[in-house]
Amino acid sequence: MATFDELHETLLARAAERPDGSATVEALDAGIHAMGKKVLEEAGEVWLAAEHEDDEALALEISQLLYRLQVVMVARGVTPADVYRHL
Ligand SMILES: N=c1c2ncn([C@@H]3O[C@H](COP(=O)(O)OP(=O)(O)OP(=O)(O)O)[C@@H](O)[C@H]3O)c2ncn1[C@@H]1O[C@H](COP(=O)(O)O)[C@@H](O)[C@H]1O
Repeated sequence: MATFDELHETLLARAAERPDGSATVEALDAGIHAMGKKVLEEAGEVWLAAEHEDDEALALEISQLLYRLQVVMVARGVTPADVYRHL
């Protein structure tokens, strides 16, 4: 379990340390185009879960979308504070 800010710190560390087996390292290495496709894929799964699945399944899909958004943030150097300023 992690907050949005804690996850961001973890992903920054993965990007810096590049440990073997990291999903984040793999996603970053795949490039921004592939990251964008993952965002769209997970957004679609959130939509479908919201229409057809229970709250737990929906929460899981939302967590995966938040993760994919954070990968894009790390790739582009956008911080949570940069995002919060617009909320
Ligand atoms: N929150 C996540 C997270 N959410 C999703 N994913 C990745 O995304 C995959 C699932 O998304 P995909 O839809 O692409 O894969 P899939 O096989 O189609 O799976 P489903 O959608 O069918 O479930 C997972 O197998 C992970 O590789 C995540 N990978 C990592 N994290 C967290 O990120 C942190 C760093 O992780 P590592 O970089 O792997 O060390 C840790 O705190 C992790 O808990």
